[in-house]
This record gives sequence, structure tokens and C-alpha cells, in this order.
Amino acid sequence: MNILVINAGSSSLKYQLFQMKDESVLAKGKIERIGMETAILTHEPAGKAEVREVSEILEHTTAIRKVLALLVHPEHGVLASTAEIDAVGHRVVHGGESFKNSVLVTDEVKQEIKRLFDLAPLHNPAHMLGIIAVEANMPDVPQAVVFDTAFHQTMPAPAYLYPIPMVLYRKHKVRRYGFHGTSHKYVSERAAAFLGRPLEQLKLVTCHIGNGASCAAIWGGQSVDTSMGMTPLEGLMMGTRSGDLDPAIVPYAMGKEDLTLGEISSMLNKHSGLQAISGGSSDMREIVEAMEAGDKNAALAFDMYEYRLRKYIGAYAAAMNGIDAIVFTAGVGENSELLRKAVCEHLTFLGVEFDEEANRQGRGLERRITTSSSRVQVLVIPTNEELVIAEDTYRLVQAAVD
Ligand SMILES: Nc1ncnc2c1ncn2[C@@H]1O[C@H](COP(=O)(O)OP(=O)(O)O)[C@@H](O)[C@H]1O
Ligand SMILES: CC(=O)OP(=O)(O)O
Ligand SMILES: [Mg+2]
Repeated sequence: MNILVINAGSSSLKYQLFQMKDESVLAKGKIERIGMETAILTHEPAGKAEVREVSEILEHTTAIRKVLALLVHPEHGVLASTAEIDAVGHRVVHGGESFKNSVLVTDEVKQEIKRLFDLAPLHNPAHMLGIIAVEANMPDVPQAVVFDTAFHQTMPAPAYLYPIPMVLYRKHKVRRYGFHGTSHKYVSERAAAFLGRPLEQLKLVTCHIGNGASCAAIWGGQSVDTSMGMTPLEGLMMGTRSGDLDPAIVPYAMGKEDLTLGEISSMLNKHSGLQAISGGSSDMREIVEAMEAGDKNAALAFDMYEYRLRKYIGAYAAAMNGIDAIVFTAGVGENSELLRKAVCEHLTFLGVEFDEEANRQGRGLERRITTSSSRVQVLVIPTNEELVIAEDTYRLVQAAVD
């Protein structure tokens, strides 16, 4: 069975085509910087040369059409036609309290994902475009959805409730949900395997630091807290999202700047974070380049980003009364040597003994960046949300056939 997995992030679309017999990857790729003038497409068909294109791709429907065309392309493709795709699995960021597990797509499921648009305005609409684009191109192919929120459903009430009147939770489900769950779950399992210790005995802080960023406290394999809340806006400073701030800023700024609710929401989700402080880019690569060239605003953006991340790691060490390991993953976590170094060098109080040499090596591999005597280990584990989504999709499609 061939399964195409689509992971529509806020600024990127990643895809992988799996042959489920041996979980081999027939092709994979990504389109980064969707919505900016220069989107970068990288397509890697197994056993063939990589394709790289820079063009303007403004939204996700165009991105998916491009992916399907590449998969059946006479030169760069790996399939004769899209009829060889047996199922499609999608990442969906917000499942609310309705979805505790992955499900096959039905009209009701689509309605529910739509109802959750308000809670994940950068994501659920992008996923819906993906589901509809696949339906339009391959009407008979079953589709499954795997939710970012599912893994965090184990959070206890003191972690998932807000200290506000309970009526808002009871009537409107205002609570913390948490996101990037597929990734936090995957890297925590890989971390236990890497450390050669049972997951049930470990206290981990996993840092999924991409364009969106979140930390999770994972105790005995279960998520007990995570930095994102009712929406993916809470918590860490991100590419274009503010993360934590005093909620009183919202009405105050609206009054002073004469902003509508839509405008303030757009400001906090799309025009804050690294972008706002650096005065330019939301892309960590460009921040680091500018900082190294002496740009003070870029340096401030980097320092704030690192400082806020470090505070969460400290908070989760307190939440679990100690930690065994910290895991870095996703775009920034896997690739930014400088960010990992800055964080680790400030965590000596926890017993982190940073290994500068190890931090520079092994890009793309699971690895340790602390010394062997370090009391708390720090690992870099490339995430693989797509594989987890393919496995869930396979299981659901098989169960529907049986
Ligand atoms: N070599 C690198 N150094 C620093 N940051 C990087 C590097 N490569 C990618 N990134 C950062 O990773 C982020 C995107 O992460 P990713 O997990 O792909 O995002 P998304 O949330 O869209 O899934 C961007 O901010 C990008 O700058
Ligand atoms: C939930 C979330 O922030 O996702 P992403 O990192 O893909 O933007
Ligand atoms: Mg992501």
C-alpha cells in the first residue's frame, strides 16, 4: 500500500510517499516559505536526482497540485499515475476535545475541523485546503487525519485549565490543548531508544522548535504539560507568533492603536515573534546571519527567543521535580547549532555539560550534544511526524477494509 502524507505547517508543506510494506520512502519533499515571494521547493525521489525550484507559491492548494504533478512526473516522478496512491494521511493541528485519536475523513469530520478554524487560524484552514485539494484530484482515495492535540490529552487538570471562570471551560471548551503532539511523542520514544532506557522511567523535556515552537514535559511517556495552549499562540516566542504575554495588552493595544479583533489577532499570530523584534525576518537562518553581521535588532530577537525557551525548560524541570534529558527537534532545533549552544550553556545549574564538538557534528542524525558524564543529557532527534501519520493512516484504512 502506498500512502501519501501531507504535513501542512503554517509556512511550509512537507510530504512523504511511503510504501507501507517496509515503510520505505518512495519520495519526499517540502515547500518552504509558502506565502513569501520566494517559496523553495525541494523534491527528493528515491534513487533519482533531487529537484530544487524557487518560485512564488502563495497558498497550500497550489502547493499540493505541484506535489501531485511531481510524483507522476516522467523524469522526477516515482509513480505512473496518482491511481497508485492508496490513501492520504494529513496532519491536522487542532482536534479540540472532539478528537482524541486519528480518524478517517468523512463529511462530519470535515465539519468539525472547520468548526475549529477559530482555534488554529494559521493551521486548520491550510489542512482543509489540503484535504479538499486531494479530494478534487483523487476523489476515491481514503484520507485520514492525525491530530497534533491528541498526545497531550493526558495532561492533568492543573496543567490544562486556565485560572478563569469555569463556565468558559464548561460552555466553550476554553482550556489548554497543546500541539505538535505527534512530534513530541515520536521524539520522546526515539530519545528513550537512544538512551537505552525504558520511556516509562524517563522525565524528558522535548523542544519542538520550528516556525511554530513548543516544549513538552513528558513523564513516563505521557505528556504532563506543554507550552502551547488553547491555540498555538501561547508559550514560546516563535517565527511570527508572540507566545506568552500579559492578556491586558490586547484591549490596551486595541484602544491605543484603534485595532479590530481581527487585526490584533493577526498582529499576534503573523507579525510578532522573531519578525517583530528583528524588524525583518521570521526565519532563524536569516536572524543568525544578520546577527553575525552586527545587526543589533536581530541579536535582540535571538536573545529573547533563547531566553524564553530556557525559562520553559527550567519550569518543566520544576514541574517534574527533575529531568533526565532535553531533546531538540524541528527546523531550528535540528539545525541551529547556535541556539542549542546558547540554551545549553545557560543550563549548567541543571547538570548540563555541553559538548561543543558534538553540537557541530552529525547533522540529520540522532545524536547527543552533552558529555558522557553530563547529569542531564541533551539530544538532537530529527522528528518524523510523517512516519507516525503514515502508520496511523495505514491502520485506519486496514481496519475499514477488514
Ligand atoms: N540551518 C538552519 N539554521 C537555523 N535555522 C534553521 C535552519 N534550517 C531551518 N531553520 C529554521 O527552521 C524554521 C522552520 O522550521 P520547520 O519545522 O520546518 O517549520 P514549520 O513550523 O513550518 O513546520 C525556520 O525558522 C528556519 O529558519
Ligand atoms: C502547531 C504549530 O505551530 O504548527 P507549525 O509548527 O507547523 O506551525
Ligand atoms: Mg512544523
